[in-house]
Amino acid sequence: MDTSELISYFKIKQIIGVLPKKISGIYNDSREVKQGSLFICTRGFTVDGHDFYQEAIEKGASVIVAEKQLDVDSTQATLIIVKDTFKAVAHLAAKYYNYPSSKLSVIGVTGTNGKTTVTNLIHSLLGNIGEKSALAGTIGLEIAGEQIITENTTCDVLTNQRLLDRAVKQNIDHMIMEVSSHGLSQGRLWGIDFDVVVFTNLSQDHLDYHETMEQYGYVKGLLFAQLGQDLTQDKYLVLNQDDPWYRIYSYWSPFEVISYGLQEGADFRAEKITYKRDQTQFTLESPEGTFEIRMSLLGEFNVYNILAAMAALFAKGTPVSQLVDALKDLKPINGRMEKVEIDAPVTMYIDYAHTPDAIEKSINTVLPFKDNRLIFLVGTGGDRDAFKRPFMAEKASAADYVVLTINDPRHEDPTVILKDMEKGMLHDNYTLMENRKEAISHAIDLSEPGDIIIFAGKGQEDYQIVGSEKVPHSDLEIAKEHCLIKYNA
Ligand SMILES: CC(=O)N[C@H]1[C@@H](OP(=O)(O)OP(=O)(O)OC[C@H]2O[C@@H](n3ccc(=O)[nH]c3=O)[C@H](O)[C@@H]2O)O[C@H](CO)[C@@H](O)[C@@H]1O[C@H](C)C(=O)N[C@@H](C)C(=O)N[C@H](CCC(=O)O)C(=O)O
Ligand SMILES: Nc1ncnc2c1ncn2[C@@H]1O[C@H](COP(=O)(O)OP(=O)(O)OP(=O)(O)O)[C@@H](O)[C@H]1O
Repeated sequence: MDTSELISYFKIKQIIGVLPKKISGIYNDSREVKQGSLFICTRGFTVDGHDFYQEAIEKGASVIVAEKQLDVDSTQATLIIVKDTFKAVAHLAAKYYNYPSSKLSVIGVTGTNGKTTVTNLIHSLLGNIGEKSALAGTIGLEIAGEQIITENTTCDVLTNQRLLDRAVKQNIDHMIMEVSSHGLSQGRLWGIDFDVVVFTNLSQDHLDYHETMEQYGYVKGLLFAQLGQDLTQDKYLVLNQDDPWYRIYSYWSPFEVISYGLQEGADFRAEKITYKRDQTQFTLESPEGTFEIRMSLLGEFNVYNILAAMAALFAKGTPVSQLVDALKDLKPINGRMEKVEIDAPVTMYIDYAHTPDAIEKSINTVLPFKDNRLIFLVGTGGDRDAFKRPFMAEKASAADYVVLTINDPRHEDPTVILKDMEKGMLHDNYTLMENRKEAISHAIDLSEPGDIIIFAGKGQEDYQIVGSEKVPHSDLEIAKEHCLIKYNA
């Protein structure tokens, strides 16, 4: 595409220098810039891309897009000044990659808890019915079998367009995206033409960033508004009918709502649920009739997640009977109520619960089959969202014994994190332990045959963030190793 056509959208612009006819790529990160490319300076929250234009020129950028006059030698690079680079990057990226999201189906999943699980379930179900999908979320990216680690749950606006383009070029049918509230509030999803958007639930989280639950809820709603108003298109909202935000979100978009939940009236509804140690059964009432479901995922929250995934694919046109068949080979999602497979007299689970609601759901999962005690280990992270710490501990108090520890200390004093959590404890049935490895061993040492132990907060992650460093750490490996010592299992 001609560079002049690429920038034709911007009404308010000044061009200093001669515009090259072509560019080799678009970048907003100076560290990635290639010879003959366009570098756009975007303002961040803590960093301003305008500080990196020299580095971009040194690496060969031939066009710099900025919001202000910069000291650019016009024989080296052409400077384009636009009104708002934050918005400009969305337009440039979508146009440069030729609007890839309109060439495949895009399913976006948002909500406080369950995004990773639902996106992975959709991805697995699609695989089981022979359709190709790519996945973007907390666990990273998966495109055509290739795994790529990413820093954020929801990538930045330019990376998203690049990924969509890559998926289109690989003939992938669907892109399944986790949509975080940070991503929505920072415009990382701009320019994406979603076909189906899914809402899991909303509960307390990220109030260091959004300040109030109302603001958090409204930011989540941006995803539903992003479906647009073009009624010639088939688009759907898949909403959890049992969540208080259901009614509000259903009016954020003119498109049809497909609801799911456990209450009367939901289009996808689970009833007669039986919870076991390693499987869950329920009766599914769906728009295409009643089906008996048996799945290896545990807990009521996963019943919601499976309903959400099925409703999303039903919205895309897959018959429910085909989805029910596809469920048979479904594997549990790593680190989400994942049973530790070890031959010991205790039952252990690793769970990524790191919000008050998720902790409550995690504990509730095992209550139906708990014969002895539940020991619950839980941590919170440093440097962020201190508000939720006492509420997490309060929910954890429902266990018979609690070990409070740290997920990722980052730069914060661990004793402060533990003290914040301790404020929420309702009973004196707990120990505070800074070192997560020792805390896991301690929880196992406290156990007796017949007990259940849940290690919550880190899920499948294989590191802890200490300061700015990622230090190797795996709850699963530590639990297995220590169980061997305690039970010779
Ligand atoms: C507070 C926050 O959300 N910060 C996000 C924000 O960073 P930022 O504004 O500080 O600055 P920046 O984007 O790094 O830098 C600004 C510009 O300078 C450029 N730059 C920067 C450095 C350099 O050497 N050269 C250069 O050109 C950058 O490429 C960028 O264009 O924009 C970045 C790009 O999108 C994000 O990676 C970054 O997320 C940080 C790492 C983060 O931790 N965010 C968390 C809070 C977050 O977003 N979490 C949600 C999931 C939450 C959940 O559900 O659990 C997520 O989606 O990951
Ligand atoms: N539908 C749900 N309702 C409530 N809690 C849930 C639900 N699904 C999962 N959880 C809990 O939340 C934890 C994290 O699940 P998951 O990773 O799927 O959520 P997420 O929204 O992707 O989280 P994050 O954005 O922080 O990565 C699980 O381990 C479980 O404890």
